[in-house]
Amino acid sequence: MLQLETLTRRFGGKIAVDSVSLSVPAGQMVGVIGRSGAGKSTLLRMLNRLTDPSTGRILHDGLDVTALRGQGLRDWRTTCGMIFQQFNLVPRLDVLTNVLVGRLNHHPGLGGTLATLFKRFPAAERAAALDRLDRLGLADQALQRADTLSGGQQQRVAIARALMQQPRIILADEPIASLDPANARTVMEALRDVNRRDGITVLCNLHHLDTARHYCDRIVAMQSGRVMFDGAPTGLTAAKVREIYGVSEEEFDSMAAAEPSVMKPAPRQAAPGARAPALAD
Ligand SMILES: Nc1ncnc2c1ncn2[C@@H]1O[C@H](COP(=O)(O)OP(=O)(O)OP(=O)(O)O)[C@@H](O)[C@H]1O
Repeated sequence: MLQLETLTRRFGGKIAVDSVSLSVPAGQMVGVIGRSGAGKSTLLRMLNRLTDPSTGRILHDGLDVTALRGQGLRDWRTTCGMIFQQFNLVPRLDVLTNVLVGRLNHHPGLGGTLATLFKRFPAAERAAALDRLDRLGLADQALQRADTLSGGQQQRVAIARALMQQPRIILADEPIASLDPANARTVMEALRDVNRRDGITVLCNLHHLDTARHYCDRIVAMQSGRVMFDGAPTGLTAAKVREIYGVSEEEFDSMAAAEPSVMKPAPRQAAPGARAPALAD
């Protein structure tokens, strides 16, 4: 069980996340939605301590994650895999070595350059990495440079890398925001598969309600740092959507199509040519 207790993050005078309390049972797939600037990324980043909370606590099976330092914090980041919008692979390295990077935390003393990294991992781990790639439909691409893959393939490599950490939680921060609809679908299906088959808890920031409804057990909607809705997708009525977004779902989708900054104004996360796909159920 992952518990957030009155979690708050301020940036100067701005409250990005405002007193959020949530309990997430192990194995749940949670979609976090809300307009741009609602606090979704800050919330996820606090969970693996990329951003420290200003106040409040994070507990995982009784462990006070907020108090962790040093090795304890490194172990927590291994438990808690992160998937980013821009994949964060090493472009010039082959796919298999990128996946093995997920094991680095298990080998703190592993030396050498990135180019020689592959040979330094035990054969069993290389086999395990290939196995993860096979499962994600990427075994044939194992020896290709990562930057020769499509965005959806790269994101699946990032998922394979996260799986090598043997995480109990995966935090996916807008994993499909840079992908076309077909690639977005394969990535969401991969995330749902690791959730269902491996029992890994998944928290996923998403812009499209349809995607959250289709893939997630639970939706948490944020507005101005606060949780406005928390429940099953069926509870997200048209009235609730209007309350969260200030407009109807159709109006929000057409505004986003005409003016993507409705969804992504923050330059630190904007990707050139990025588009947020609408996934049909
Ligand atoms: N490092 C930072 N420094 C200052 N302000 C920040 C920082 N990170 C986030 N913020 C602010 O906190 C608020 C919440 O940002 P956050 O990125 O968490 O929202 P979001 O819902 O993920 O938005 P988006 O969908 O655009 O990614 C915004 O007003 C943002 O400008």
